Amino acid sequence: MTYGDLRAVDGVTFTIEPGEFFGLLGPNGAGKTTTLEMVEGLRHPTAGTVRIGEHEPWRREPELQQRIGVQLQSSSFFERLTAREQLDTFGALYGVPAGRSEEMLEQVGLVGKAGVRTEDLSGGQKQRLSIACALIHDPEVVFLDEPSAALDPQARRNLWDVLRAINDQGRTVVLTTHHMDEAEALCDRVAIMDAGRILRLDTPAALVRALDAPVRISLAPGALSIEDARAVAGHDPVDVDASGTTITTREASRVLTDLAQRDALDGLSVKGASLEDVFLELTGREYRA
Ligand SMILES: Nc1ncnc2c1ncn2[C@@H]1O[C@H](COP(=O)(O)OP(=O)(O)OP(=O)(O)O)[C@@H](O)[C@H]1O
Repeated sequence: MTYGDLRAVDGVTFTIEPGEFFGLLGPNGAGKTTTLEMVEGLRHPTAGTVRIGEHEPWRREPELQQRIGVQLQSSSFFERLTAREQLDTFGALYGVPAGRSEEMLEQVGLVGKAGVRTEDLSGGQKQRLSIACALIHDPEVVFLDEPSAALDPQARRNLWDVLRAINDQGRTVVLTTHHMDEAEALCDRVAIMDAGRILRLDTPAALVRALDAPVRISLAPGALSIEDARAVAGHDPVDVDASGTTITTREASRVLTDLAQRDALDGLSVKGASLEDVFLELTGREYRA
């Protein structure tokens, strides 16, 4: 997909299985939204093809529109309507049976806000309402572009439960996110994009394993003398500061056994690499324009 001279999405190929929870990750400007919009049928690719089942989404055939749900940006709600009225209005567009709005309010935890105008909902409540609107016609495939952007930690966890429930109902969920913990917690597979290309596509666990990163074994301050820590660590780096002693190693079982023999497991924590480490390794740490 090109915008003028810019190849925003360049030679991207992937397949999403029915029922899968799939994540598109990448730094700002990687091409996630453009990819999603092509898949949703909102943009016509300048080259290449997109298919959902038998359909080419850019044709916007009514039959496909009934089967896919696209989360709206909260700014695209109808003005001055309550949460329930928004759902009723979207429902009417799709010809869904009455009563469906109540079901959706229940599913996203907004029953208590049914009569509140959307402009008076909090950011998290608006996000959940926009997801409810995307689900009003019971679609098989749901597309969500950064659904947890600007949510506080509680609202984010709350949203995760909603998204898990949607996927558990057998729906395919495709989302973009900047939160690696979110992708790790929710997604069956993720594609990591940068500069319009897919750099890796796999399960979060496989991506983390492939990084082959050392683990960080930390102990409470005073649990081990610095001499003992160096003896245990051997050639591995040891870091001592006010929060305790950390040994960074690829031989976790040897180090842990040695620590146990020295009765030095106070305040032990063992931290492996995460999807965030994979992401930073692949896309670099510098800010992008
Ligand atoms: N309508 C447009 N016209 C011209 N260029 C665009 C347009 N939309 C996006 N771009 C450019 O295409 C590239 C990819 O943008 P896109 O929005 O797909 O990235 P993204 O991965 O979703 O980014 P973010 O994480 O910031 O939302 C960027 O360089 C962007 O500036």
